[in-house]
Amino acid sequence: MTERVLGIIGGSGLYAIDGLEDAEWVSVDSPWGKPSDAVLCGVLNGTKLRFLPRHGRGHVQSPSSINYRANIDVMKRLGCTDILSISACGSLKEELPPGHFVIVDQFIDRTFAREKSFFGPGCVAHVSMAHPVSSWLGDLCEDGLKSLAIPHTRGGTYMVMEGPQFSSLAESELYRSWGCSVIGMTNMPEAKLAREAELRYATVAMVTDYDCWHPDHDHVDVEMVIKTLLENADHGRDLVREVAKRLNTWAAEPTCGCDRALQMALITAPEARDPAVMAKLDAVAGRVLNG
Ligand SMILES: CSC[C@H]1O[C@H](OP(=O)(O)O)[C@H](O)[C@@H]1O
Ligand SMILES: Nc1ncnc2[nH]cnc12
Repeated sequence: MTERVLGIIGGSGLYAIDGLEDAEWVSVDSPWGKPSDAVLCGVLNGTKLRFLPRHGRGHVQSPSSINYRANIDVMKRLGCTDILSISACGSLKEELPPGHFVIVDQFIDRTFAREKSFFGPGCVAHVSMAHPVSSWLGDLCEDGLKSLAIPHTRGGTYMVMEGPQFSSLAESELYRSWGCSVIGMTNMPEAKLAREAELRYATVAMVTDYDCWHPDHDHVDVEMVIKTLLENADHGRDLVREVAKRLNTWAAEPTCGCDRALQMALITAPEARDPAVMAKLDAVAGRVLNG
């Protein structure tokens, strides 16, 4: 078996991971621009781990200014095979209270001001997003959360809004009527880009608030989010340790196929591909372009 390397993209309130052996912050260049920060590299529970704070240390990037392409590109360059996103989110369901974790299995992408693909003029590709997360990586998260006795739900739709403002009441009610479970601002296009880069991706969304639809909580503010998030950050870090423990020892092999997502996706004829674009794709699509 090839060694699996765990990438963690930490959201609001999660800006570092402790307890890594040989820990070092590594700055990585990307042809897609500047990533959010350097990446904390080390070993945790026998697994190589790379941790990237999505908003940068000190929380300097807003959901719309994050360079999602550079973030995924550098994680791929650092050898990641699997990406676990740990994110703050609002709840759209009564039964998902603050403190609850949701292993997301679907997204609705309502973002509109972001670069969403590594591909485009000069090299066009269309990957499937029917099943946007790796069920295999989700299994590891579920087992880890069970072992930690953290209240959680397997499955749920994460509504991705552009932000940075929180939703209006009408929007919140609309997303509830669509059956969405949680709402956040960041996991798209991240999940799409991870798929294009042939990385397994899973989201564990940590509920921090009831958004604004709930009769007892008529608005959400950052103070409320951060307070709950800090209370739960230890749980997030505990989960990372449990997933790291399992990544290279889990009995079942992945069957999600995420690591071959580009196999049937490239449509531009080889002779029509732009060499400059191909060069930028060296990390994310090297397997299919050079292989
Ligand atoms: C600080 S509240 C809003 C902010 O928190 C979430 O970020 P992340 O997914 O990186 O944890 C949410 O998506 C918003 O960006
Ligand atoms: N209610 C909410 N809406 C969007 N993003 C969030 N992140 C945390 N809570 C949120």
